[in-house]
Amino acid sequence: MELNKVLLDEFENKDAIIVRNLKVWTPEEKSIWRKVAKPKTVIIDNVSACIREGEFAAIIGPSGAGKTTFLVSLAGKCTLPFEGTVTINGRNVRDLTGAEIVPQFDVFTDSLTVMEQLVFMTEMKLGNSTKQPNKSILNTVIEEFKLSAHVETRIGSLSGGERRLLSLATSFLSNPQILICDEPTTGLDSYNASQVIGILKKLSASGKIVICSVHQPSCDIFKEFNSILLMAEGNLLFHGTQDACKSFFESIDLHCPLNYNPAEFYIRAVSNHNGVCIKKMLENYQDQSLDCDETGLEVNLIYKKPQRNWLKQVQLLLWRSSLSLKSDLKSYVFQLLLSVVVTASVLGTVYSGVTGTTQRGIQDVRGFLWLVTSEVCYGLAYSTLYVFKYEVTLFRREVGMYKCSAYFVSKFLSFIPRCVIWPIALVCTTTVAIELPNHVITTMEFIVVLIFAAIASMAYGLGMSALFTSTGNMGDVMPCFDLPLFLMSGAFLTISTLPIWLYPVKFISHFYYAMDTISNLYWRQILYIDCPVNTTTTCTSSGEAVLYEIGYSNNFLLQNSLGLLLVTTMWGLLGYYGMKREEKKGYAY
Ligand SMILES: Nc1ncnc2c1ncn2[C@@H]1O[C@H](COP(=O)(O)OP(=O)(O)OP(=O)(O)O)[C@@H](O)[C@H]1O
Repeated sequence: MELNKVLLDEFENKDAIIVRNLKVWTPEEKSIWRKVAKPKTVIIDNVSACIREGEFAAIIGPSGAGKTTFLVSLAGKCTLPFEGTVTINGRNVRDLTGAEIVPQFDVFTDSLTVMEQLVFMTEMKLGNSTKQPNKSILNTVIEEFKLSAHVETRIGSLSGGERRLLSLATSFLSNPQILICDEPTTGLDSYNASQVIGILKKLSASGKIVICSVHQPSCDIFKEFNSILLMAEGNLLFHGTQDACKSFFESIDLHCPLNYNPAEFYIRAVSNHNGVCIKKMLENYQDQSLDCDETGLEVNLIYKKPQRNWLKQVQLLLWRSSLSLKSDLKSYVFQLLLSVVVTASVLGTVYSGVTGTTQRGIQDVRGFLWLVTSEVCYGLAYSTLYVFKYEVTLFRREVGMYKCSAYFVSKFLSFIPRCVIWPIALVCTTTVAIELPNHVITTMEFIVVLIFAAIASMAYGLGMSALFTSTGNMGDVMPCFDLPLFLMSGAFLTISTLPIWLYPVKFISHFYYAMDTISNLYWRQILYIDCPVNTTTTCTSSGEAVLYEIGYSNNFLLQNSLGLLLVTTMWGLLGYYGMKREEKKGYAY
């Protein structure tokens, strides 16, 4: 089945992407460390062009010519300051879904299979993937992009060429009228490169505008393009057919030698700051955007498609997270078993037979409770710490596809199973060794408390991960935050002696709330503690006295439930703010 017959072709008329006086620059950088601000640098300098339907355009030019910046501007995804306009049939490209970009570097969730990736994208971009015509589009894209043999292959195991095809297929699902590819053949062998170019050429022949930047294209690849845009130093020096380009160079006395790669010849001619050549070309450049009449064109455009509803977004993102978790399940189970066995063996050996009914046992039980609590809190916080660092590029590539809040909530929910499994496994195995009053009930109470503490710790880890994603130093920052927070647990400090100015730290410490609850649950059941006769030191005679000495609260259930809720919400909101900040930075290319 032909791709263009199945896809909803809403662009039957001759379309054009028109660039008028486009200027892009880097912002002036001011800093308190620098006396003189770093000046702005112009990357694209007043470029105008008109690229029409059916053009299979190659953007060539030396490194740093501004090709990538030009491409992302064409797709309406440039995050740098700019002037000028990029329009499709008179409408700003930023308001449309008409142009899709395939960046130079592919970013996927590598543990997904090709099919899972395409189903996820179909669901997000088009809607229910099991319903017609979405199912047809999905199947046709798989067929046209030659992915049928790899549908069950994990993305991480695909070859470079197959990854490129998957990238193109993913972008093509929404049926863009304009497909913009940044160096689609870089890093591919000649077979894969010509396969990718062949598919792109076919799309262009079916009425799409296909624009690719190409880095050192071979003669065979270069001759496939029917239109060339030559760039250097942020300027567009030429736009036209292969023959016109040859004639143009000959008109300024530059003749491409026989059997020489023309692309290489053109790039060399304008490289190395060849000011004379660039100047001559700029003088002769004809601004075709002036002839590109958009008023006669029928406006038949796709405005930004509405996103799937929020709950559906959460569900789909959760599904994607669960798929990658499923593929790592074996290593996760192994890790869990190892941690449980090691922790339970160590704690079981050290605390075997410990009871809080003796003076010596008081310190031991306090130590045991602290270790179990900290294992859960640290385990969860650090397991979520790098989540966003690994996913931030993917997240920024998908900006606009779903809400930031849906993404954050789905990440939060995807960790809930760990917050349940880890406390159950740890508490059930470690408490076997020590003597607990009402053993089964107390164990279950500990589990419930530690599940909530684990959720708060996970929120803390996610918050840190999101807040320090861009600096990448969350691993250095977190221990600095950990120190005051775990000091509030009461394991190392008598909380009742805490100066008042440290109270705010106590009230945002999940360690405190967890230890306060778990200690209350244990010590309130210890009604009598042995006091040795003839002792000269003061003797703690009951569990209540232990709680009093440390400074734990009386109204512990209400206070600590609300406290853990507060801490979870606070870190959750901070994490959401961190990801929102990343979202505002815009598309990552
Ligand atoms: N976000 C940015 N901040 C600062 N400078 C930038 C930014 N993006 C691009 N530049 C600079 O703009 C110039 C053009 O970059 P661009 O990536 O568009 O060139 P290119 O022609 O695609 O290069 P290449 O062929 O090497 O990929 C480069 O000098 C680059 O350092």
